[in-house]
Amino acid sequence: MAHRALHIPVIFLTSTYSFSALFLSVFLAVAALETVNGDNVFSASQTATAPVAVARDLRYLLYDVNPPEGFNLRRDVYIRMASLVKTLRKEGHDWVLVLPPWGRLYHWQSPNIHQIRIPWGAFFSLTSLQANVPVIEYEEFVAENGGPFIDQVLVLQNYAEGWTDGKWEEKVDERPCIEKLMYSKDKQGYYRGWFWGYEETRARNVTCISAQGHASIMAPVLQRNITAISVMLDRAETLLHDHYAGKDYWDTRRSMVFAKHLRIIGDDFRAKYLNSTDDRDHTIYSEDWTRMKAKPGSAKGGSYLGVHLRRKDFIWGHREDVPSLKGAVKKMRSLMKKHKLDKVFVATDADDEELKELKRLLPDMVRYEPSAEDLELFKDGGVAIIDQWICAHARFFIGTSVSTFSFRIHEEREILGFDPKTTYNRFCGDNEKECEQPTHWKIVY
Ligand SMILES: C[C@@H]1O[C@H](OP(=O)(O)OP(=O)(O)OC[C@H]2O[C@@H](n3cnc4c(=O)[nH]c(N)nc43)[C@H](O)[C@@H]2O)[C@@H](O)[C@H](O)[C@@H]1O
Repeated sequence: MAHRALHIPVIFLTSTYSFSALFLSVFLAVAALETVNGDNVFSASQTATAPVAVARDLRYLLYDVNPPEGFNLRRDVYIRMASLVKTLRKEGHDWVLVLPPWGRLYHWQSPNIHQIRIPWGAFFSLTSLQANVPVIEYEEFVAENGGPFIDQVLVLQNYAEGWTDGKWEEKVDERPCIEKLMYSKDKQGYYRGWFWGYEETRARNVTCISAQGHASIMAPVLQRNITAISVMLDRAETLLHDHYAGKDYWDTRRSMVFAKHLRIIGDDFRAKYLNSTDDRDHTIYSEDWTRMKAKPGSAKGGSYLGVHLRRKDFIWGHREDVPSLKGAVKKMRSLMKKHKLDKVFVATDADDEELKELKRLLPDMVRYEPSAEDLELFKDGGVAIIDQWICAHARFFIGTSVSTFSFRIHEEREILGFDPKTTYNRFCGDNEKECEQPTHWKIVY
């Protein structure tokens, strides 16, 4: 599940390992171990079937995330993987990041729509992503690679023993798998697994790696210990950001431009129901993120309150800091009054029962409710983006504590040039004593 480590201050992640020590530990561990579930990583590239990369050949980094993790946490993991690929490329190696198709997400519960094997182009502008780091869709990888085979899967895990002596130390070692593997060997000796719903995909080898540290901790392992052409890091959320909210983080984040068809739907909705346009609200957007540098405070935003009200699993998962519906509506009303806003746009994952109650308490709220055709077309992920886009353009925004859905809205507003005071706000639990507000992360250009 999502862990707060995401937002651990960078200073906390100060590395205490040296690269030579890392190599030695990886080497010794690898030499000593015969993994329980897969071949030894060193031997992986030497099997008859696995092609061996020659120096400077193109290599592919694939990844996947723990199944229960949601859409916006996954967007965060993308930033970490992009950073790792940048590190590999800085060292002169031709790595390409393969975008893991979207699907089977726990929160995407709309019935009767096909929600697996969704390419990134359905949600994001690929040309924008590519202007940051070389990326390809999974199906392009299959075509380029000559088939649905991944040479090496590394299943990332923590260390069974936890932190030694209570001291944080960055390290990575090949270790026996702690949890039961989600891969099984078929008769031909290949590994089957989820692989984003591509049943024909196989892995040639699967190995567990204990990793504790930032994403680029994997660079030497990938570059020097493994010569396979395609390597997939499973449970990639185990790795932390190289430098949370630094320039590289923001470059990647800024490159995650929403797909144009979704932005258009959001813009049309703003114009039609919220009287909000970019010209009037000073939220001019440049398609080319490398040229987008709005002055902080320059965006005015539409004359409405934008709300992200996370419910469902958050109601019991965050009892302390998530308000009751009554409490949330009281806060919305007071914000509307304070900021002289006569409209409120609510993005929420509330279930039908809660929605009914919310409508009763706040009959004048505005929501984006897709038609069946639009839902089929945009999927739950596209609807989430449209909700986020509309919240991002509000004059004042309030979100939900520790929700990455709200965090991504904060970032979108930062990119658009809103005054941080109008962005970094969250609801407080009804009985929360110290209601700390979200941290302002300033863009580093
Ligand atoms: C408990 C944790 O919750 C974390 O959720 P959290 O950070 O809020 O945010 P997400 O990672 O986005 O996961 C929540 C998902 O719920 C849906 N959702 C939530 N709020 C809205 C909304 O206002 N509008 C629409 N259209 N959809 C919404 C959407 O599919 C979204 O991706 C997960 O990332 C973790 O993996 C874990 O499950």
